[in-house]
Amino acid sequence: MGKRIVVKIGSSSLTSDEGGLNRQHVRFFADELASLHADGHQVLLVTSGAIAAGFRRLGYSSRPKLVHEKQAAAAVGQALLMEAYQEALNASGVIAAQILLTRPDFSNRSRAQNATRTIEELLKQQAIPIINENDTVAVDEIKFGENDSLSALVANLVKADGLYILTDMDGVYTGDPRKVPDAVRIERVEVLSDELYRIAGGAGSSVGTGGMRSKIEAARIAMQGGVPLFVGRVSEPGDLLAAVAGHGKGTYFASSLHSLSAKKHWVGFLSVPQGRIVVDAGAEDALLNKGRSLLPAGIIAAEGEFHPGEVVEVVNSDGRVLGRGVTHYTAWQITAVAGLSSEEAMKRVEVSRIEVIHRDEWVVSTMIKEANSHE
Ligand SMILES: Nc1ncnc2c1ncn2[C@@H]1O[C@H](COP(=O)(O)OP(=O)(O)O)[C@@H](O)[C@H]1O
Ligand SMILES: N[C@@H](CCC(=O)OP(=O)(O)O)C(=O)O
Repeated sequence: MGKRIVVKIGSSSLTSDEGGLNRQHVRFFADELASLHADGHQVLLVTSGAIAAGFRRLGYSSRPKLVHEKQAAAAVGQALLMEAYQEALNASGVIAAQILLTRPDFSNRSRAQNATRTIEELLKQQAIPIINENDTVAVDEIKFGENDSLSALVANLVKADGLYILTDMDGVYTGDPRKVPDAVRIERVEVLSDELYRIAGGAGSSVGTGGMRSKIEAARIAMQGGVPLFVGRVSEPGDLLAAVAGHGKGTYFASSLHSLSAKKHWVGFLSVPQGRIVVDAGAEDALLNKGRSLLPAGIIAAEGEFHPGEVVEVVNSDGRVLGRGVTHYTAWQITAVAGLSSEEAMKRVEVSRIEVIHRDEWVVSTMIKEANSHE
């Protein structure tokens, strides 16, 4: 049975010693992707390399350091990068499609849905979506900086069966092999430990940006989303097929057994809360210990302006954040019904459902903190 596979190729795998795009490497990876495709898998590629492909053409003598210079180089290089992939994939009769994304495209539900629809159609038509960060609009705080977490978000978005992060190292080692000569490869990771974050260092090459640290961060996102991943090297023909078959040169990460539904994943990790709901001790217990939905009776107050479908934080009367969820009420509707029985509340406001926050759209803060504690 064909699988849905997201492959991420980093700058370090695509650049020549001088820092420019190595077209021979692009051809090699394109052949590897085409053979996965020919084997009946649905393939998506997240690729870096735009800056590498463009900086020289724009007149810089070395890879630029400043953000606006990198953005300009990427604007030139993205077209060259796509051209290189298209030419290489054409040889195998595979169509390549360009998709440029930034983080808000994942946190905004309608944009995420549009991206998903486009990708689904491309896969149906047997094309390979080739994805990169939209470097022109991504600035500091919204910039991925590296494509590792982008690839994990993509893998979650399309509910991939596996994410394959290809780099210049054949897996995660017990220390950066460039600095720790006796480091050994970790074959399999079931749970992300603090130890793993400690041993994963920054980029080893001058062109890579995230290093192993950002790959561990990507692992966190993918594992939470229920997607298993592989971090390793593909350097010989057939290596990618071998990696997908489970015997690649790299480290395999299991997906979390307690992965969240797509909706809860969005609520917990991608959404931006628009306001707060203050609840009493009874509601706190119902939400944290009993797996219940939030009803008007347990609400003390609403803070901020928000609308149905938006995400809000829920706090207790001491201000402690309990979690976040999708509200079905506006802030003023909550103010109107706070503390009332559901029956009474229904008489006063017109809402699509009785629950202010449904338990299927609620994530407790310990879950979010646990996952974000390494940021
Ligand atoms: N524990 C580790 N195991 C393996 N590689 C590590 C580790 N810590 C840091 N690294 C470095 O991470 C680099 C890969 O990351 P990076 O250069 O950002 O690649 P890419 O461009 O493929 O994303 C490796 O070349 C290596 O030097
Ligand atoms: N999006 C940019 C930079 C991305 C980048 O360097 O990422 P990575 O190779 O994953 O560390 C590019 O295409 O050059």
